[in-house]
Amino acid sequence: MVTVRAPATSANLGSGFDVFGAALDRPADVVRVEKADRTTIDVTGYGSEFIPEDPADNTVGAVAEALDAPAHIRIDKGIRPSSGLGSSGASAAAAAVALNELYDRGLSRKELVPIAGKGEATVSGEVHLDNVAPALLGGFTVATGRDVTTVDADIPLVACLPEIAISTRDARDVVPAGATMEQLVYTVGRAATLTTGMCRDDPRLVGKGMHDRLVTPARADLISGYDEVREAALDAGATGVTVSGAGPGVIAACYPEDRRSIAAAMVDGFGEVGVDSRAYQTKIGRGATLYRD
Ligand SMILES: Nc1ncnc2c1ncn2[C@@H]1O[C@H](COP(=O)(O)OP(=O)(O)O)[C@@H](O)[C@H]1O
Ligand SMILES: N[C@@H](CCOP(=O)(O)O)C(=O)O
Repeated sequence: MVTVRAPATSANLGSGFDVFGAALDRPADVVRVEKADRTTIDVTGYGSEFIPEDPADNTVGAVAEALDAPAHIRIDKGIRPSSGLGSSGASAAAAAVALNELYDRGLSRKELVPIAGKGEATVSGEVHLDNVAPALLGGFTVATGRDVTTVDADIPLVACLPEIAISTRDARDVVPAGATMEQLVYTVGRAATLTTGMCRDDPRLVGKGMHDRLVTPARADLISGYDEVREAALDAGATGVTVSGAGPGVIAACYPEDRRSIAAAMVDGFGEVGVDSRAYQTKIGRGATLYRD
């Protein structure tokens, strides 16, 4: 048996739609695999009641097929599905690492990115690598086509998850079909600022780079209390706030000493509109970790 822990991830980070992603040091999924004649899946843990065990409908099924690696796959969910923390991507990434090891396929982590991406596509309807790339490689990642660049950044974060479910597939339906030259220039400037901040471990630059006028406003409209939570986080010292992934999670960049107060402020912000939520005081972390049993 092979066991792999794969982290939650926060994709887009405002200015990097479908490109930027960051691995979080918590929460995480744990996947255990054993060789079998055909793939079967058992799901336990956070939100498991909403996750199909049919290999055709679970992200790990597509990964097992892509690696020609039938197995009994046990997924212990630490990341709530449809939360904007890359829950489906984490399972796909963990399964890719575990099955690659179990069947000795010898593929590198970067070679596993498009394979895990196939798993993601079964759920979101389109291939986007900005969850599976950081879940596999760790750190801050820039996924452009099949090429991925990583930065081992040390940036404190707070991820606040409201008790709202928004599927990535639905949230992709509200993405604008195009952009003006002004929006393009604004986005490129913020994306470059964020990337510079990641390279310098500078929460102020990262926060400045999280602004987005293209995709985030449409998704923020799906999140009851978003404006209140964003203002509360900024007032508590956050350097930047945006929608995590496709939402409804909200992610804030900050300095370490402000993390606790920002987490409390974000929960209170959702509370103002009658929405329960949970905040993770976290930071950019490492990628999937293999445990040989
Ligand atoms: N291993 C998995 N983990 C989580 N969700 C999964 C998995 N396999 C399939 N799914 C489906 O994907 C949905 C969540 O994916 P999505 O809406 O993209 O949000 P997220 O990627 O943030 O979890 C779940 O409702 C479930 O139906
Ligand atoms: N770029 C994707 C990222 C989805 O992230 P998730 O954590 O919500 O699965 C998108 O914005 O659709």
